[in-house]
Amino acid sequence: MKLPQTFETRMKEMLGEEYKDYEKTLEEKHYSGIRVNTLKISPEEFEKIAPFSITRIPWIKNGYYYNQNEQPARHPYYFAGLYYIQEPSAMTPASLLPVTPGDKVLDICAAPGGKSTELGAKLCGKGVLVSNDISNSRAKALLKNIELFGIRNPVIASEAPGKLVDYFTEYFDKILVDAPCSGEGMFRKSPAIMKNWEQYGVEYYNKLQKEIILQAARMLKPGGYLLYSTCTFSKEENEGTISYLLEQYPEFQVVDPLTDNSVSYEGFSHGRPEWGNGREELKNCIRLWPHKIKGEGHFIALLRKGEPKGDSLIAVSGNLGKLKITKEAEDFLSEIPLPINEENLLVKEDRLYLLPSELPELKGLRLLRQGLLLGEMKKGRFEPSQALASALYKGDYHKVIDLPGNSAEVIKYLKCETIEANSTKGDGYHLVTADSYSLGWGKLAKGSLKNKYLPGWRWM
Ligand SMILES: C[S@@+](CC[C@H](N)C(=O)[O-])C[C@H]1O[C@@H](n2cnc3c(N)ncnc32)[C@H](O)[C@@H]1O
Repeated sequence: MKLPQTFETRMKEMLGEEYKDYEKTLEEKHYSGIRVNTLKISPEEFEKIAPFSITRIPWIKNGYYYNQNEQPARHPYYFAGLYYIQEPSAMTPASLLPVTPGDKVLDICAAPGGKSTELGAKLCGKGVLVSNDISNSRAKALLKNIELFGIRNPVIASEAPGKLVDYFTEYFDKILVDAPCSGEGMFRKSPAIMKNWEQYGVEYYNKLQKEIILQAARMLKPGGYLLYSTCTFSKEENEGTISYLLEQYPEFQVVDPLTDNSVSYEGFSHGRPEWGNGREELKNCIRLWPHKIKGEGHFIALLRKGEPKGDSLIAVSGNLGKLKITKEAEDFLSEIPLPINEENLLVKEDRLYLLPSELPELKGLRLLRQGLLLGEMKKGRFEPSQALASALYKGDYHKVIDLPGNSAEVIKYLKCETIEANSTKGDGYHLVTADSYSLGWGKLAKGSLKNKYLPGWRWM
């Protein structure tokens, strides 16, 4: 592979003797992975039903390599949100941010959702996940992935981080900054990135990273954790950005993510203090080099913000307005095992949302989604949403039409075709599942199931 000359020279300087090992990897195949959605299935269960052969990624509890001849995006389990297709090293940042159920979490550069989906899974529906991306088109892909994963407590925004600060100052317990970067770690997987590298270079991204990380720092509660990651090697974008944050906000400290998460992996390398401002704590950063692990290049730094100096004030959403919920919606939702009560319901233009609790007022932000879209109330009727179907896990709903995962019928359903079906529960809305994992809705009438699968998500 022909590398840009200045990149090659710098890598030789950084890696010394090891450069030849790195260079060899450029001629090898990259690795492909899937990450299991623990909201819907445990890794152990998935191993039993995996429709193609998989092997464990040693440092990711729910991550697996798959053979590149396989097509994991063309299986009903993918449509049931049982896994996310993700490059193995890219699974590391979300796995090392110590998120626990109930946290308020921000993923500030989130699209298309590779890390947000894992952060949402770690929250188990408790707390709030704000997933943001400045690019509106990319945020649409993010919305789809969050909904397909069945995440019940999301807010999806498309804003400049500076604007978010006005709403969320010292609000979050955990923040992920998966920063835009020059992508040097991905040259093997996507050689086209080299053109972008030559056009923009390290400086362009480093300036952006410094802006974003400072804004993220302002939104973190004292005592909270911020994880910064890139898929590049340059010193400036990695130890350099972290040094800059430490100089601007001395209350931050780089901590060892491996101790905090009780995971370790021999292929991980330490950060290099001399590549930043020399502070010893930069050793706690992690570098993933493709010649040391079966994955692409990455950098990770976990930081803790200094202890609280008193309780921070949180503006809680005020009056949601008088809710006008139709009887049909009420009846439908009474059978759904979600913590639905009037305080966390929002009605907007006939659409009904379930809000995460303790959200501040978000008026004025560009939001793609505020909470879980439950459905639409149309002329007194209630149409449950695709997102609600995805957010119902195995056994959550009793009116089900279950199709075998390997049947022609399930593909017909995913192609939005009408199928024939029967139910002991009478006519009306049924959740269509593949081997018990939810796919979407269908409306049963006289043995025929009117397809309510979201057309934009259909099998092509
Ligand atoms: C490395 S990608 C994120 C990948 C994502 N975390 C995932 O795992 O799927 C960086 C993202 O940052 C977004 N971005 C670029 N500039 C930004 C900014 N100033 N604020 C927020 N996001 C930004 C890009 O649109 C891009 O989606």
